[in-house]
Amino acid sequence: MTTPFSSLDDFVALPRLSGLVLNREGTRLVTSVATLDPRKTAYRTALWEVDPTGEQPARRLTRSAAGESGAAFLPNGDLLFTSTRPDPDESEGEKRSALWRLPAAGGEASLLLTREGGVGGVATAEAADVVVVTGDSLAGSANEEDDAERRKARKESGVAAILHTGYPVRYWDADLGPGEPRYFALKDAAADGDHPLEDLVPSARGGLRDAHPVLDPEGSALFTAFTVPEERGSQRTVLVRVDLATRELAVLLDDRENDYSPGPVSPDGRFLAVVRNRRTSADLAPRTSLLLLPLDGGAPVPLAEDWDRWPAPAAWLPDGSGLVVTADDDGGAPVFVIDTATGSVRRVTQDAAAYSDVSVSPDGATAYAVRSSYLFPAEVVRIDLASGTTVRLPNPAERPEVPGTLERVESVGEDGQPVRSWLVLPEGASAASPVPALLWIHGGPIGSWNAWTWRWSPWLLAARGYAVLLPDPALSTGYGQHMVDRGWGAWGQAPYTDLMAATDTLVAREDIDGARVAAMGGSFGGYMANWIAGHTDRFAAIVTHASLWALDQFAPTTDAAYYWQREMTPEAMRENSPHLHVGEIRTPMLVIHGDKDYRVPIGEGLRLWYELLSASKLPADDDGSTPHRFLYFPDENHWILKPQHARIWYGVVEAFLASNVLGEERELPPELGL
Ligand SMILES: CSCC[C@H](NC=O)C(=O)N[C@@H](C)C(=O)N[C@@H](CO)C(=O)O
Repeated sequence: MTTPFSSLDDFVALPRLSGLVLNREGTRLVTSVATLDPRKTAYRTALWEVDPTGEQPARRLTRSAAGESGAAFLPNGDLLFTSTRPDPDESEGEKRSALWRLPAAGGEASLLLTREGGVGGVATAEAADVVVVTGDSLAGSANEEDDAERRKARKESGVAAILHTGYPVRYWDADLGPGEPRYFALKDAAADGDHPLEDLVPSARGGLRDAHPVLDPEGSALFTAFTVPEERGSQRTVLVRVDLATRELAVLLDDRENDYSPGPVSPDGRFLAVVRNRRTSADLAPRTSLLLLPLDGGAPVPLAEDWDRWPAPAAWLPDGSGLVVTADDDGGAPVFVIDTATGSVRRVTQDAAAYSDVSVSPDGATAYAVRSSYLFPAEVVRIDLASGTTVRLPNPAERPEVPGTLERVESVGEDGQPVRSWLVLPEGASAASPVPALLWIHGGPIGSWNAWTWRWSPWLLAARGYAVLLPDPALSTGYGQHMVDRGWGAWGQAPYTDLMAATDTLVAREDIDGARVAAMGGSFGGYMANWIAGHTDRFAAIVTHASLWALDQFAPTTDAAYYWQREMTPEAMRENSPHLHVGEIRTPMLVIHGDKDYRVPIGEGLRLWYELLSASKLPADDDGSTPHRFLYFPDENHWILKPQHARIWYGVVEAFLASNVLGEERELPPELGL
């Protein structure tokens, strides 16, 4: 069967949907869809409207070479979005992200706000014409004019240097400073004319990095996480309220045992749902829980404290009786409703899919969400909140047909712990015709293989005849707290033995050829692939992407050193570091790393590569030849984002697997120039 997964060109061209917003009346849904640009070297995002009734086909709302994102409705139904599209009133000008408004009554989108530091995102109030935009300002800027002048001077001087006094200095793939995120109030967004900005937290100093403002329904206050520096390069995240009239900033929750971030405000404005993340240490694994914070000054009250899951709050029921949340659960991430009076939890959606971007209709009967699973990519659905019945709405794109089947597999860890996996089986796998297989290890490590990803698509490998096992070992979510505790600070133990138990179950199957199995992982999954390389010879090949190699080197050089230093003592780092076992490696490895990866810095990949060639059981020969390979991306980061590089990634992985697992030679992508 030919599917889009048979061809890498067809695969990268599949449309990718994300995000969903609902207007106040519950009559309009807007999502964004990324598609290839004409040169096929970038994705371009457009906004699409999806009919909540399911009667009309989805229709495209925006169209520009620059693309659009960050949709938010105003109470009057106008749609705000961000775009770097050109200002129609200016013939020239720099490409920077600006705020646009598409009127509910129809007509062209108009430019609402442009600023030197760009517009990052936009938040709107439910019932008032109040808008808060996020954007970058230089740390020393006193106001917007000053910021524009300083930026110009910096640009003209050609100086890119950044002087730091604190930590962190990098984040994912971005150099931090001298710009810092700010929140600006924008008055009368629904009206024409100028929209002067008011800097709401002028003294933010990097505290708003990676935070998202949440507005109360009346637009009188915003709530946000605020990062506070601590001694020794550490930090904590406190919960703050900013009064939009007075700009007064009040710290609502702050202690050294937890980080806090805001969920939605109750419809009557009396309570804020709060996510509390327990601060970790070598002995204490992370734990996520919910609080209801009375906004009249009362003490926070735990919500659903006994529920052994990590909820992500999405929306309130309109009468305030329930909080709609999603939570990783048993290989999916269903929608649940928590009764706010009793804390009792009711599961709403019943399928094995992962839900996000949930919003609730004004009558409280229906929810809308984005859903995906390993069978289908993200799509917009309507959920009946009483029955859980879920209907796929007419979406911007059809589901792509997948070349095989998906099964759930259970194995048993060394201590009797059940370990769940998804197994993707290619067409034709049978006892008479057993297929080669791949063990895929997820990153995090706190996470679960429960949603579609474009980065790691098992169907591309299924289309080439491989089965792909997607296990959730110790440290995975969806089982409850004990599964995270089981692997905390001891990555080489239960996470490893759980993966081996899952592999045992895999190779015991009659439809799997146990002699032709490889292991692959990215990030923490790459760490695990490296650990596997030094501890077993059972795999025919190993692919390790953006992987942690030497923990004593990784922990202080990653962009969030404080996080990893909390989990691992120096002894734990020694006990669990793959690089100390390089001398045991006798499996061909494909190392993949992007130079702009600040989460797992390139030093990990460079050191792994040199140590494989110099110190593994398969070192480079005296003519320099080696069974190992290093696929290096000079201009990619922790992810491989450019479509042409995703094609190279899969193409090289496939050729390496074919050579080492199947004993067949494949042509490498010609663009490699070899
Ligand atoms: C603030 S640092 C830790 C964040 C996160 N860990 C969560 O458990 C993380 O970034 N881990 C990376 C090393 C990693 O494994 N990333 C995964 C998942 O994001 C990946 O696939 O890239």
